Amino acid sequence: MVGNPNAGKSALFNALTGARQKIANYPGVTVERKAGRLLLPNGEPVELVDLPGTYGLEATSPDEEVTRRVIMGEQPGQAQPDVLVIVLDSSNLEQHLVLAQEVLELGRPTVVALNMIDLAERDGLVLDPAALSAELGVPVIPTVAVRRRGLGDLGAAVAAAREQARAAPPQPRAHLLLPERRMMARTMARGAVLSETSRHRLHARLDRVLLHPWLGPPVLFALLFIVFQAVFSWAKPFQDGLDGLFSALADWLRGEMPASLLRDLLTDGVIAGVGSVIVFLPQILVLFFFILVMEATGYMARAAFLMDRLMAGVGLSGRSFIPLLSSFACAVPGIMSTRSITDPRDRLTTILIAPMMTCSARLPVYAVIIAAFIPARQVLPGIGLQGLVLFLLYVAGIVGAMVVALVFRRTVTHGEASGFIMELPKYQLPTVKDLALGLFQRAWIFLRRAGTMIFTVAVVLWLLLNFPRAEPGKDQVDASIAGHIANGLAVVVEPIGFNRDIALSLIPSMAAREVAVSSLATTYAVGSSNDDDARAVGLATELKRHWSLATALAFLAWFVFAPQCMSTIAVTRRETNGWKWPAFMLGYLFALAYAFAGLVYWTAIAFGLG
Ligand SMILES: Nc1nc2c(ncn2[C@@H]2O[C@H](COP(=O)(O)OP(=O)(O)OP(=O)(O)O)[C@@H](O)[C@H]2O)c(=O)[nH]1
Ligand SMILES: [Mg+2]
Repeated sequence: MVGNPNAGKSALFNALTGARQKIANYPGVTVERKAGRLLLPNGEPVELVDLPGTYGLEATSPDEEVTRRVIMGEQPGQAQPDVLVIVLDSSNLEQHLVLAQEVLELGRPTVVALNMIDLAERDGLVLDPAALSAELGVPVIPTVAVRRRGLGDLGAAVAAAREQARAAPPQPRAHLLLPERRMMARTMARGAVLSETSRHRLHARLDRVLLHPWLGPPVLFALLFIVFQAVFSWAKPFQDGLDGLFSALADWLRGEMPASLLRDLLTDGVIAGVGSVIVFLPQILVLFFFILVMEATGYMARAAFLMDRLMAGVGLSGRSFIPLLSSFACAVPGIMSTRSITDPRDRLTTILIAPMMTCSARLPVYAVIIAAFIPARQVLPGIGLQGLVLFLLYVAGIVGAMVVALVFRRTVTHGEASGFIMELPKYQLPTVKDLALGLFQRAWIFLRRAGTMIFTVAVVLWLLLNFPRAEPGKDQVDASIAGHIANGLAVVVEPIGFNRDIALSLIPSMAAREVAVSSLATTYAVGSSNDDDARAVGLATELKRHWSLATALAFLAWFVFAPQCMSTIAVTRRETNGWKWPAFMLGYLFALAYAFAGLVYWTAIAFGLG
């Protein structure tokens, strides 16, 4: 499947193979090739390969290079494709036919999918696939990937193209220069239009506001602000429900099982640890609901356009915006999507600052501290203080990233901002099915992490916290192996206001940030089970009992920068081919985290918040 970015290749690939590749309404979503199985109508199984979108076969970025190599049969471990399926956006034919001609010049067996005809019709375009087919000299099949229309015909055309190629292999065609191809594309696109009525007006008017240099940014800002308010207010009842469920479960176990280490392991290790993270599922889902809606509607690409000027100010381009924006979900796909950035230094800078975007794993950490220490009151009608603090934490990450980018562009990744051209996708309403599927996938990723990594860490930590046993009347945590290690580390982090319990949580949360929450929950559960009425009082109460407000704020500040995520380090190593840059990333981010947490702590102390 080849085509321009955002033509609907992955949507078509998913519809044909039943795969669940990410699709979104902006260019540059797919950055790797992905294979799936398709059963042709004649019963023949074939391997279908989804490719990153490209503007031409002379690759300028790492993702386009993948596409070029696969098409040319130069990709190791991948035979040259028998049939190429060119995917065109019908509502954008003139643009997309430029690449189509270049691909057709190769003279490979080819079928064209005239995708998104529903959007063309919506905009008042009626197309003539037969005329286009005559012009291009290959079959043209109208499709609507998201409504599964035309799939059977496309499969049949692919089967036929294979048959035909066996009988008489097609020959390479005459090579045109880019300006000639552009002219041809215009002529062919005009020839394929049967009728056209202009119905773009509503969308044009929308863009006039959303892309306006003065109106656009406040709208974007307001939108993001609403998202963070919603993360707290919408999710609250569900979160309280889950919280109640886990404490009821722990209480029930305490009643049913005789006092034993196994019971403590289940209640203090597993339920307190894993449960303390799972309760944030509703918040994660609210956040992703907004992200998915912005991705599907086409607003995300507008946001990138708006941010281009700001990004240029720090030596980056709007191209870096989408990788950075994806990093709000998780830095791993964010860093992967930098493959669509052409300039290697641009790309490296973007990789280095991506971990500063507030990923969803930080949400549990922020939310637990905010819920415990920031009063749930309104600063202005409709504006809650908790949501405001959360918003400010996100802003701190963004500002930090911009400042760092500015510094790096003058030092380690020296260079100028490069130009940025991006096609703006059409506005679309998200389909309920795609939204539901997207949310389900996010929920599944989150719960799987809780069930595997967080579970394992919780159990290991519980063991390290319980052995060796303390003498009666002594603090179990202090006596334990984990306690000894933490007391050592505490010396280093005391200057920034961290206590032993925080030091203790920092080590396991190198695995992932949300582990900080489960570690604190387990530590306090183990610490409090010394009391005979071993009723857990809840993490929030324990935090308030052991931490000052200044410490809590410093802890929040730490997590704005701290690079505590193994997967991010691993993907940085892979994408930069070595340990140099991940090591650099770890070093500068820890230094920043330490400095910022210290700054916040001592400022808070100065204001009497100790
Ligand atoms: N209305 C309509 N929308 C479509 C159709 N096909 C794809 N889309 C939407 O178009 C957007 C882009 O689809 P993708 O499949 O991600 O596009 P792609 O070609 O894989 O893009 P890259 O991976 O960036 O190269 C998504 O929002 C899809 O839901 C279609 O036939 N009709
Ligand atoms: Mg794709």
